[in-house]
Amino acid sequence: MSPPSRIPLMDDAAVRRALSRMAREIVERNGGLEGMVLMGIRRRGDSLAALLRDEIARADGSAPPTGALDITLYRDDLAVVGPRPVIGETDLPPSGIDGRTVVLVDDVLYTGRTVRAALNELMDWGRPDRVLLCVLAERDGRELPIRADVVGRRVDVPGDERVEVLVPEEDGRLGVDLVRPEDAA
Ligand SMILES: O=P(O)(O)OC[C@H]1O[C@H](OP(=O)(O)OP(=O)(O)O)[C@H](O)[C@@H]1O
Ligand SMILES: O=c1cc[nH]c(=O)[nH]1
Repeated sequence: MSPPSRIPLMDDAAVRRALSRMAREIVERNGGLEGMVLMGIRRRGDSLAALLRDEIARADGSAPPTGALDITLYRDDLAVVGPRPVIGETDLPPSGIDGRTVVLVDDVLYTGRTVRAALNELMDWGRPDRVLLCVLAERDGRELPIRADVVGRRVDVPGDERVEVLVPEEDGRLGVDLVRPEDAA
């Protein structure tokens, strides 16, 4: 049996180019920075939210408030995750989210279940005026009526393959790989 194969889809430079375009699109959709809050979904969405914040600050002169959501307790498969799920922290920016445009940031959009969980958690924290969904990689396979507003790259992959976004904090580098399951032959 051969090990899973890993095919690079985006390197560091390609991800940074995509993030730069996404940052411009986010600001455009919000009509500027007013009232904008970035919330990244742990793990990896928070790292991407920080990179988007830096990119917006570089291009527009100030950084939007940025926070991180840990959605573990809102997962619909919590019962099967195991008896001791690792629960991280949710950090809201001091501005809170009431009346804001929350830009929800994640690495991959697949079934939409993570985003559903994040939306439920967000609504428990406050009442945003609007939520925009921003993902670096979007693939088919939605199981819920959820769509992304800002997308870095669309990837068409078979159901048994995984799109893996890599970030320096978790993986030591920035990139997007396609991971094929091990070959049973
Ligand atoms: O649209 P979905 O089907 O929910 O898939 C997308 C999610 O899958 C991955 O998270 P994962 O649950 O693997 O956990 P992680 O964030 O800790 O890597 C990824 O980080 C997305 O958040
Ligand atoms: O391809 C996928 C599907 C779900 N989550 C990921 O990170 N990648």
